[in-house]
Amino acid sequence: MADRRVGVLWSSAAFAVRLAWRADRRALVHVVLVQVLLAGAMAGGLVVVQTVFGSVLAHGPAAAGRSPVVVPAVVVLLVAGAAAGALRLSGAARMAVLTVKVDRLVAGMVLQAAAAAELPRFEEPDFHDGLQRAVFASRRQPAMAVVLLVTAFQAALTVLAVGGAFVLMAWWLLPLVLLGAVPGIRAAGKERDAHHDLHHGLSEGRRLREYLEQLLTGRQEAKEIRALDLGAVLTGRWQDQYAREVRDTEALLKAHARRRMAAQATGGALTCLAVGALWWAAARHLLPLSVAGTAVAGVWLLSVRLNAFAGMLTGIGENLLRLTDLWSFTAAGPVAPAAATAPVRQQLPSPRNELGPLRAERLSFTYPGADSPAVREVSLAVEPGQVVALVGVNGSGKTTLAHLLAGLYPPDSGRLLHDGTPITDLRAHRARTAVVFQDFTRYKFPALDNVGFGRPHGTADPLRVLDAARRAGALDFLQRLPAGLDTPLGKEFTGGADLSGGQWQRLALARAFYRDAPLVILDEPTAALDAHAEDQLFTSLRGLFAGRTVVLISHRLRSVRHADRIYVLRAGRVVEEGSHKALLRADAHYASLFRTQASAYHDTNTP
Ligand SMILES: Nc1ncnc2c1ncn2[C@@H]1O[C@H](COP(=O)(O)OP(=O)(O)OP(=O)(O)O)[C@@H](O)[C@H]1O
Repeated sequence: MADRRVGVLWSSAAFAVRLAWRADRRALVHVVLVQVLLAGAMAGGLVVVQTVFGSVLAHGPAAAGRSPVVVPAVVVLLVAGAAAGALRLSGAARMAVLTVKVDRLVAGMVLQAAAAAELPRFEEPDFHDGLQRAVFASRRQPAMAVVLLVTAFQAALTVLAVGGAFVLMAWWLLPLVLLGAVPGIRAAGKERDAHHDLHHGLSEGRRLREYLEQLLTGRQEAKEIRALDLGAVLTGRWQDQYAREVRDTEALLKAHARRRMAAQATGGALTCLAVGALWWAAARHLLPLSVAGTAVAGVWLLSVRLNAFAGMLTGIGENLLRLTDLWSFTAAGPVAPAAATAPVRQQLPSPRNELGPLRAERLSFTYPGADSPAVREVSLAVEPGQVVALVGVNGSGKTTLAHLLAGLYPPDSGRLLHDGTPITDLRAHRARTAVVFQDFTRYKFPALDNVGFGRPHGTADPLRVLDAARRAGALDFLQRLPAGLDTPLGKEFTGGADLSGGQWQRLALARAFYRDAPLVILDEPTAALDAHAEDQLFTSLRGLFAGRTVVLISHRLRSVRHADRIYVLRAGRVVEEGSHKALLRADAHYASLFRTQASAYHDTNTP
């Protein structure tokens, strides 16, 4: 376990270096060079100090000025000190720039990976835990891992430099001083692992807390939370969740503070032992006084650095392990994730006659984590230009089937065929499909974007946007907006406006018209429309989507009666299919549903 962790740490360290390299290779080289030069200067400084010491002791303090080495050595030390100061400043400045660039790179990688993830992954709690941890890692200054690595590098160079100087003076000092750092390093390793385990254990709870924060601060949710007076209850849950996180963190920190203190005491005792040994050796003339004095300075320098390094180790380890979360989520490691997330830039096909027959053969699908399939062995066929309807009671599997037909989920078994050829590239299939979802998204961007997102890989064409809006019945209210198509559709933004539920739905329809795809899937596209608008849409559906294949889901059976073929679903299976008239004649499930609705409307004109 510990070995695996160490292996992971090394891979993460390599990942951190590659991130820094990708973010700004010149800055990275600059920072590393500065550290090497500073370490060299430190080693040189120790040797010069020892020479000065030796000379002063040889000539006596009063005659030190006449020594041939003292004055040049002091000048060298002063110049080197000034140069080191300048170097340190320039290194810090480049490091700051590098930090910002690494942070941006990492945040972008997480967003790209999230945007590229296929829909079924969003059904998995593990995916959300991974995403939460990756976002957490990207917000906690991932560049800190790079900063800390540079610090570690600096400490390693110091060890090398001072160690090299020790070899010239008293080699046995090096293992003694290094030994002094061991307890601190071990304690830091334990703390790092415990932090990481805690962080993983808290993932789901943190997601819950973030969800509560979103509920308590969202504009959309504000009205219902006030109407139900839910504020205090939700805030209470948030407090409880946060208290749990704080309690666990506090327990861990207390345990490790004790461990750290013990480690520091042991390390301090070993350093004292090293200094005592020097004293003893100098007193017995086993070591020249100049060497012993310089070695004390070296021991002090080295133990301060090593102690600081051990103190940072927890941070370094935590940061590196956080990078592992990031790495495993982006699954791209050091490789540019751009390729994985590159949009399907292929042109959307022109709708007319571009879609051959679409056939589903015994499609089955079970949601991840669900006990039973939402769609079971469904077969259907849609000819080009046809309107096909899916009907059934709540939970019968209509939306899931529509998602399978749209290529949003791969079926667990069965096949989807286009023009007789099995569809294997779901992204390409999605490119020829327009879907209006039951719970479509209300983008808080200008209306131009809300419609233009139908074809996102290009600049939205205002004339075509207006045409799509006209066909969706959205033109009037869009033109009345304060800044027309450029009005942000969110009151949170300056000059923003909001729309009614029905107006938003028309905008979602306009987006589908603008997409101009040969396969159109409409899942309850009129749920928010008034009865008149709904009737108008269904009556003109064929004309509006002329030349396109339409799959329509609606609970209002009056609206689907003109469909070429109606599939009736029950518990994920197709239990009936046929035209409206044929299904009424069959006098089974569909006829019963239809009669129930018709009697509610007292519509005596219904066939
Ligand atoms: N994301 C999901 N994860 C697990 N089960 C799901 C998920 N979405 C839907 N289901 C389940 O799959 C079944 C079919 O749901 P689906 O949304 O396809 O039905 P529907 O016919 O469209 O319902 P409605 O008419 O209410 O929109 C239901 O039992 C539902 O509980």
